[in-house]
Amino acid sequence: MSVLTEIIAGVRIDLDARRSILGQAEIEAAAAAAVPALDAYAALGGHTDPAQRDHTLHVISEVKRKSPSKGALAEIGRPEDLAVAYEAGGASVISVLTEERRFGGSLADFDAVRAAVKIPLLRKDFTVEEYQIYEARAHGADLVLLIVAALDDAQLRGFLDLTHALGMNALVETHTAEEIARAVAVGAKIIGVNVRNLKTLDVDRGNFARLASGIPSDVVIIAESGVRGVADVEHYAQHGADAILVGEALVKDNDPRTAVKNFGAAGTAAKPQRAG
Ligand SMILES: O=P(O)(O)OC[C@@H](O)[C@@H](O)c1c[nH]c2ccccc12
Repeated sequence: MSVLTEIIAGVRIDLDARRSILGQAEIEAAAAAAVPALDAYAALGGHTDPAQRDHTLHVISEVKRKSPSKGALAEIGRPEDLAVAYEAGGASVISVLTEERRFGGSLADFDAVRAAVKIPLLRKDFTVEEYQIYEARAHGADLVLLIVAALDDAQLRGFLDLTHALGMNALVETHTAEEIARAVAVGAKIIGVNVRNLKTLDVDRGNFARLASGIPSDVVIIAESGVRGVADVEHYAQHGADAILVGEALVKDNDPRTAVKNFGAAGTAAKPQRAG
């Protein structure tokens, strides 16, 4: 069984437990009652007219306690404090892992961050049922994660449509050219290229440059994983990233505010600027 399959098995068990407490009708009502979602596509520099795109390399900063590949990453006593530092450093979006078993995340972490910052939030989890999308919205999420490798085309399309119907955006995560084609075909507006293969956990940073060139220009392109420092940020920016998604390097830094600021500045300086 691949790592992804194992993770999803646990996610389904935990999801069923939450649903037995708060049923489908209740979660839909809670989603409808939530404060409207922020426009994460715009916050990441997206624009339907590519000529209007900004020249910034946006940073999505992640609250990540542990991972299947690295184990424990950092003691995050107060996720809200980390999030406030990210926001102060200029993060465009904050990602909060809510998967519990392998990443040590929770919806409680998400709620603490939501209460502390004003910028758009990504509820980072393994979405396999509509319930989780309503749940994300009910907790004030602006973005959800849809991992193409975990979904068939009908699910991908249905989940993306529901996400949009609830006023949110989806970060549609890919790892191969075929997955990018599937993401584009269903109308994804924010596509992430994860350089970590979720089936094997291998990281191949060169994969980003190879794949990003095939993504249409009205789509926001996110380079996910593997940022160790400024050189990796510059590499992704030079090869077409509009944003980077960074976890480990930020949670391990003693000064996450400055780290976000430095990554954003270095990436923006390295990003190819349009003529004129
Ligand atoms: O810690 P890193 O290497 O900076 O990676 C962050 C992020 O890309 C990674 O956490 C991630 C990418 N896709 C995911 C899907 C599920 C859980 C986690 C992830």
